[in-house]
Amino acid sequence: MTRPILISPSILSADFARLGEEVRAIDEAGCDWIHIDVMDGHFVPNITIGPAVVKALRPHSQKPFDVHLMISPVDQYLDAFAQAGADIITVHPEAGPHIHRTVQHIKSLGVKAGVVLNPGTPAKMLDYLIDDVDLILVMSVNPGFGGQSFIENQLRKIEACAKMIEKSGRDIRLQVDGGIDLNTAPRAIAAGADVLVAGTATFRGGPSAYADNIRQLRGG
Ligand SMILES: O=C(CO)[C@H](O)[C@H](O)COP(=O)(O)O
Ligand SMILES: [Fe+2]
Repeated sequence: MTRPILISPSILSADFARLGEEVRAIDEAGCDWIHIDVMDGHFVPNITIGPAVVKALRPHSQKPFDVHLMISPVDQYLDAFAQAGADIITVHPEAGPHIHRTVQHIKSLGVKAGVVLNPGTPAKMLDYLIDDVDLILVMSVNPGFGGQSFIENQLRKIEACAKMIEKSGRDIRLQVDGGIDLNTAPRAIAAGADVLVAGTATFRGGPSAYADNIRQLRGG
């Protein structure tokens, strides 16, 4: 199935002192979703933002908020992120004891559910989750920081996930996150990714460059 390529800029690379304006700027620049990286200094070695900030950003865009949770334990925060305005909540299987239950919990909140595969986590992890997820995220860097280099062997995992999605016959988005730029984006797309997360490559050059950056990442 050929789908339009969606761009989900990671606001991790935005100017945190002007986050509302930055969200409006990428919205006006033509992004499709807004990727919000939530880090706790425990599951990953960095600390970013919580539900209060997601809620404060919500009036700045009507585009889907794609919330990537890198926190552990994760289950106790799902309701707060849904109430704050998340449209998609994506979780790591390593962030709680029962990933199947976590996915069901997200869906019960009326939010789309995503599962993330770290670079060392095999696609096989999805065998018994694929019937329930709306999104699969392949991490092409180890989670925790923006600006890292794309890990090449994750292309193979994107291909494997694309095959699993096709076989499932379900409407599941395949997202890639980490080190996406004008060199890696076309290769991730060729492997089967249809949602590109890009922090550094979206925000480089400042607001006047965002529209061109997004258009070029999309391949146009
Ligand atoms: O989840 C993430 C890191 O854990 C970020 O979304 C990701 O790293 C995006 O940043 P960049 O495009 O600069 O690599
Ligand atoms: Fe992310």
